Amino acid sequence: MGTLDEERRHVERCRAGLRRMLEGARDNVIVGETVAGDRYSAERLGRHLKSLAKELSEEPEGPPFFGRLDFGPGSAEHRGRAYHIGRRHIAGEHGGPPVVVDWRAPVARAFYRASARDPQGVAVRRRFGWSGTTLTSYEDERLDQGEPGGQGGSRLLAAEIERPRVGPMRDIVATIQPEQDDLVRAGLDTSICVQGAPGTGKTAVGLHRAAYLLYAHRRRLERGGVLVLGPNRAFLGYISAVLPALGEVDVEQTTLEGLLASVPVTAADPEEAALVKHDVRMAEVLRRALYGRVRKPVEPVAVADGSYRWRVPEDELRRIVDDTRRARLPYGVGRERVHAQAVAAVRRRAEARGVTATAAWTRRMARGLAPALDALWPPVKPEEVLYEVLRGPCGDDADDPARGVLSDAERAAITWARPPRSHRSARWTAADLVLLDELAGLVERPRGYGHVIVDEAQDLSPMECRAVARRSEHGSLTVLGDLAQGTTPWAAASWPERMALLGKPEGRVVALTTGFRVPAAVVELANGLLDALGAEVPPTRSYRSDGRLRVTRVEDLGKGVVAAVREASGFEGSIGVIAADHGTAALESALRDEGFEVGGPRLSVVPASLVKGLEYDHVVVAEPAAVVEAERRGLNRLYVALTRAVSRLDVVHARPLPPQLARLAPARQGGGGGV
Ligand SMILES: Nc1ncnc2c1ncn2[C@@H]1O[C@H](COP(=O)(O)OP(=O)(O)OP(=O)(O)O)[C@@H](O)[C@H]1O
Repeated sequence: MGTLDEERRHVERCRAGLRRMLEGARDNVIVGETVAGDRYSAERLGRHLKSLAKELSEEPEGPPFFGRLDFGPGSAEHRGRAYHIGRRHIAGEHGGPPVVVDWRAPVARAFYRASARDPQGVAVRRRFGWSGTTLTSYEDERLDQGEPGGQGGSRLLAAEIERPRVGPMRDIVATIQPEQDDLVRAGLDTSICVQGAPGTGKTAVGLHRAAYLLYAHRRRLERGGVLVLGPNRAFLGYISAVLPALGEVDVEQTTLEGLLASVPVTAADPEEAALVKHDVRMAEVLRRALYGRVRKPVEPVAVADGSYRWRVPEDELRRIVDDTRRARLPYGVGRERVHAQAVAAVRRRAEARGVTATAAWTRRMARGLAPALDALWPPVKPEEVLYEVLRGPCGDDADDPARGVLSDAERAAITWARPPRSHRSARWTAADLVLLDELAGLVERPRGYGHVIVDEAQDLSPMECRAVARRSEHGSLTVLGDLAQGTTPWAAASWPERMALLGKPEGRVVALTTGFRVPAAVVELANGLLDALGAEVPPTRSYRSDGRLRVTRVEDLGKGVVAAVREASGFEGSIGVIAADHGTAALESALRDEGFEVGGPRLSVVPASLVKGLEYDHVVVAEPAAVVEAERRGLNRLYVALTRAVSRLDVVHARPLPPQLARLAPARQGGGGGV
């Protein structure tokens, strides 16, 4: 067992190891550029080595490790060995054992899982405290002596969780909890759904799972890749630093709208139209609209070949088309198959008459048959098909693909009042993107991913779930969400139903119930709202006993918010003022008038609709009644807003509180009152 000095010497060994790795990587970049067999592998190898060299040179100074495991006689494999655990592997000298083991390596697992009750062969678990890059302290748990039982008692752990927040999200590798680790290290073939109250670490778990899977299954994931879907750009900005900090840069991070952006969005739907467009029955409407283009053959097709004229008779053609429809291939593949089979039918006849079917001859026949076959199974663009659906039936209602699927009122809701002249001049909405994607997916299978992580998944509509399912058909899913935080009109009411729509009905649903963000007083308030939200989710318990909640009734909202922000500025950490979307501009100018810098690293004024997934050290929720009134699921939105606080929450209101909140938080006039 080392002393602090010995551990500091180990830090030096790590720095030397990193320097060696960096030099090696740089040499390899030079060698790699000259030795790789072909251009493709040269490029791949070069990219890999360069990114390794860049990574190593950019952050050689961070803490090289955060923990250490000393195995006792109870471990068959590692008896008497000690391992330092860090964000990345650091090689030892002269091919000796590594000086730091990657947190994702199998041996590191015990760091997160071992407890006094189940020490897993570990005699001592050590956690290190750092101040910047200086090692300042360590803390030991003698698991072999039954001390202290689980990870709950650690001072370093508590300090990490309670630290003030500024800037983007950070990784949690040093303090992953056993139930989180279980999810992070679930196998690549396992799809899971994590139901977690605000601040239970869903997003953190999802991102660490991405890093873990890339480490443990790099080969399998190299082709498909990993995709992380978040609710909006602000959220993506907030989480963007986590994966690079873990050494993972090859993960695509985007929003669903970004993923589906085949055309620009230049219009908005009224809610009744959006509701129908996001309904799963639209899949059937679109399928019918697309296959409604396929014609039944009513005459033979023929192709001229010198003095011959080859024919494919009507009944044979009909069989080809019917069999292809039954095969349920993507529309585009079906089209190719009809062409290929018609050409094969012609070739059989020609060969029977002694013609030698060369490749050039076959191509000529295919070209000759194409116009007639295109009339039977036409080429399509998704925009053309959707244009026809939204324009509504022309003439005969019997041809309407929505007939018998949508009610008359639903049909009317999605039909354009003034149809554009063609699909080229159509102005598409966000919901139309989802429909265009469904059509594109019917025509041709989209690119799939090896693993897809969907955050805030409770807000996905059934049609959006299908878009995600198409991209993870041959891969697995991590679905993260909270039914109580659903704010879209189509928000999920149950996870098994959503997992089925996402194509993984077998996916395990796991609940996380320990909150690492929100202080106990705020958790209590949030738990009190759950009944009114009607979401069937377990209440949370907070890991944190610190923190403050204050509800203040004021005469003038702007002045009240300014006063709260002024007081918050006296503390360390970020400040977020959250208000109904239409109320943010006035608060921003009230704060600017008082000399506050809004939008800098310290203070943000955020519309309630964009605050999902984010957190601030000090949160001021301004006028809850306005947040609730602004939308149909306004109370859920308020629940999201109230649960963004890491240390202190101020609720400031000039109007009466919404009754569901008033019941829980009796306000005091003027100077404010604690709850
Ligand atoms: N094991 C942990 N150790 C330290 N901090 C943690 C741990 N788990 C979560 N956190 C921290 O708690 C905060 C909340 O985590 P995260 O944003 O992942 O929660 P969430 O469940 O996605 O919340 P929400 O539903 O509100 O989006 C973050 O600051 C995260 O770093």
